[in-house]
Amino acid sequence: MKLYKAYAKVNIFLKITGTRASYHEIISRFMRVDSLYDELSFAPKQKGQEFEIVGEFSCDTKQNSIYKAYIALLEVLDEEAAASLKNLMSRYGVKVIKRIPAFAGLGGGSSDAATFLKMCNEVLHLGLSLNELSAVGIKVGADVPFFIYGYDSANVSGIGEVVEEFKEELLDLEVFTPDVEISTPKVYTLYREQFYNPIDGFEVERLKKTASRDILDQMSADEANDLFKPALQAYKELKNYYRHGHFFSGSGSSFFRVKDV
Ligand SMILES: C[C@](O)(CO)[C@H](O)COP(=O)(O)OP(=O)(O)OC[C@H]1O[C@@H](n2ccc(N)nc2=O)[C@H](O)[C@@H]1O
Ligand SMILES: Nc1ncnc2c1ncn2[C@@H]1O[C@H](COP(=O)(O)OP(=O)(O)OP(=O)(O)O)[C@@H](O)[C@H]1O
Repeated sequence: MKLYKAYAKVNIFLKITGTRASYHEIISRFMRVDSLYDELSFAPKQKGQEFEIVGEFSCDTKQNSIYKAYIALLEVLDEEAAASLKNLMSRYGVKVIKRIPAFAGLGGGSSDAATFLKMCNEVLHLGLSLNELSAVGIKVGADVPFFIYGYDSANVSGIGEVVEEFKEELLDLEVFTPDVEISTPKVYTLYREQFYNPIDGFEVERLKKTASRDILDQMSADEANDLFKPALQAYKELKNYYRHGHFFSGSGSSFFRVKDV
């Protein structure tokens, strides 16, 4: 059975530009991490459940982003396509070799969901465009659209649904994930309550044009990521893991830097 790679991402920078109901509007440079990915495949099932995920997960199937992607996909398909998807998932489970740590700011769950949507689109010849898959994906998680498009590097805005390719070399990144389980909503909520300071349109345009390597040369970890300070405040132990010259991904807990050559 064909293996599909679901890559991790880091946020080279992540700046808040405003709010949208309980969400935050962002401008962020997402970069794919070439060396870190889960592997997904369809595997024939013995019998049984309607939907089966085989892999090491700390959550129930119904909470899994892959299952949520399945439900979101069923909602947009016509009757015939929905029947063929249900038929596929009655015969095959989704096997996942999980390597991307969870609660880590690396988008692992979102990447699995995006990869699953693309697998279904391919195997069942659903004919959905990347824009259509992305519209399904955003219902599952804010990071899913980036993984649908599959760019090495992109400027991501809105709450995550606007993905514009940024042409640059993929950096060779070293990622370190401390043993701290971070809740993304908790960090965003603390940001809104105590650190809210959206950047203006000029700064957005400047950041969008700047190469990732230059961002990392010019900015400190807390300048590059608006969620770093609230994460440090909410999870005091995080500062024990921070090393000068490292950057913070998403809402954490992962740090990264460009590998020495
Ligand atoms: C931190 C990032 O990973 C950076 O890439 C994303 O902004 C968050 O992506 P995610 O974990 O896929 O987010 P979701 O699962 O959609 O949302 C989890 C929670 O994070 C908060 N959230 C998320 C995205 C966003 N732009 N603003 C938010 O305030 C909301 O409280 C939301 O209920
Ligand atoms: N496919 C999945 N892979 C990993 N965790 C998942 C998945 N689906 C749901 N979860 C649950 O989601 C939570 C963490 O999700 P995820 O692995 O996406 O981490 P994250 O670091 O929060 O991602 P992000 O970069 O979006 O902040 C955990 O509660 C985990 O049990």
